[in-house]
Amino acid sequence: MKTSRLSGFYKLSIDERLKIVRDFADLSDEEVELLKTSKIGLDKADAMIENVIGTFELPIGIATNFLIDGKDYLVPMVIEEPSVVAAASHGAKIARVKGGFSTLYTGSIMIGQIQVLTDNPHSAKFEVLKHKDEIIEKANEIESSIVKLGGGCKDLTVRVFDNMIVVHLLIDVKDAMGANFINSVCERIAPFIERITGGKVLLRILSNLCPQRLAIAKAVFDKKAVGGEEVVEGIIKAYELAKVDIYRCATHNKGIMNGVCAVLIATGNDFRAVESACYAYSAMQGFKPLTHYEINEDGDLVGYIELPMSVGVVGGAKANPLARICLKILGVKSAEELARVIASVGLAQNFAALRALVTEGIQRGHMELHARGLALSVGAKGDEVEKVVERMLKEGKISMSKAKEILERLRQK
Ligand SMILES: CC(C)(COP(=O)([O-])OP(=O)([O-])OC[C@H]1O[C@@H](n2cnc3c(N)ncnc32)[C@H](O)[C@@H]1OP(=O)([O-])[O-])[C@@H](O)C(=O)NCCC(=O)NCCSC(=O)C[C@@](C)(O)CC(=O)[O-]
Ligand SMILES: NC(=O)C1=CN([C@@H]2O[C@H](COP(=O)(O)OP(=O)(O)OC[C@H]3O[C@@H](n4cnc5c(N)ncnc54)[C@H](OP(=O)(O)O)[C@@H]3O)[C@@H](O)[C@H]2O)C=CC1
Repeated sequence: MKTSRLSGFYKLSIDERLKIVRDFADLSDEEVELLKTSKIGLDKADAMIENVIGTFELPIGIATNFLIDGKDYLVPMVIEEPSVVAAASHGAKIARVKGGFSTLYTGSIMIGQIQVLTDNPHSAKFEVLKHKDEIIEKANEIESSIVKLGGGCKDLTVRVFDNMIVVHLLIDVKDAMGANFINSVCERIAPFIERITGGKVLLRILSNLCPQRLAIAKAVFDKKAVGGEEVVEGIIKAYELAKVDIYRCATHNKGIMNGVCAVLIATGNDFRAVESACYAYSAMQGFKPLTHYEINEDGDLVGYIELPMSVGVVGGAKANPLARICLKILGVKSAEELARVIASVGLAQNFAALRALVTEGIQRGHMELHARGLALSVGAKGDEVEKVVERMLKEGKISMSKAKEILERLRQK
């Protein structure tokens, strides 16, 4: 039975970790080699973006312990920030005590916006609504596997402004993120909309805000495993501050995005798109936290997260072979499953950060893991790195100047 509950995974060597991941995800020798070298190749890079001169590496870490809807996941995370992978694994470990994460998904509906400039917006709205079935039918004449799979334009709404209307096409994009498909549909249908409204179409583009494409996750964090009643109450108080204070809310939500963005990057997804959607979704409710906490009748902490999640498991960006390997490690079969996993990671991440904040503070766990990066950044090489880290921890000061001072002392010997 494959399990993601891997106690002490972080104490293993890279080769030992790779062996576990390889067995978990049935990786081939070539895939393991690619993970080790991270060489996606200049030819592939050159096909992905413009004016390529090289590739840029970031570490891939594996978050352990994730049990989501009864299935075990090892979660690849690509990120430059220390302690994020550790914190996600920690949050997932505590969630596991009461059965892990349970999730919901509201469907893969995105919005395509068509802006129509007109002096008679109410008449334009009337004409669009009158021709609704015809617009939807024409939109779905586009040649695409999305329509063949049962996706495509499902409905439309019209919003009226002073001297324009905006038509919203509600489009099911199935397993794609959807931007290219939606933009093609909007451009295709625009001339017909101009004809029936007598207006002038300007923008034809998706909206990154997708409140009909939500991934929702819930976890019960056992009171004892969290650290007792006082810690549970502390987390509730921390959450309450995020609800009433935009300065705290921004940081609270940033902590969630630590986990969300790391999985988006690992799986070749457009992280700017999801980030933009999440912040807009928070703003829609008056800039509120994206997670919510309550205490249940047993005194356990119950956490919820609700995120707009425009992710895909097909499409252009998956040309990156490392993204394909990460998707294989994750073992997700659809955009829906990926969205459910990402929401769970966001909740684990936020819970672990809040737990650290209301107990010992963020610096102990974070700075210990940050120490290695500091040693490297001041030029420590080989076994100097561990020596600098050890001394910093011993001397109780973890900073760049301390790392530099210790390195200089080491080299003078
Ligand atoms: C860092 C920990 C997990 C240590 O926490 P700890 O209590 O020392 O951990 P532990 O020794 O009890 O281990 C518990 C589990 O954590 C994991 N774990 C433990 N250590 C490691 C490690 N070295 N590498 C990988 N995984 C690790 C591992 O899964 C382990 O289980 P085990 O394997 O032992 O059964 C904890 O202090 C923590 O969760 N801190 C939060 C860190 C965090 O949130 N960092 C994000 C950066 S700060 C930020 O950007 C956002 C923020 C904080 O501002 C957001 C906000 O304000 O809301
Ligand atoms: N504002 C924004 O966020 C914008 C983002 N982008 C970029 O657009 C890209 C995402 O667009 P997207 O349309 O998803 O990408 P792609 O066009 O790369 O991929 C989607 C295509 O995959 C094919 N496909 C095969 N199987 C499936 C399936 N099961 N479900 C769905 N599609 C399937 C379909 O093409 P076919 O029918 O031909 O088989 C579909 O149109 C990202 O790279 C993003 O960065 C671009 C513009 C704006």
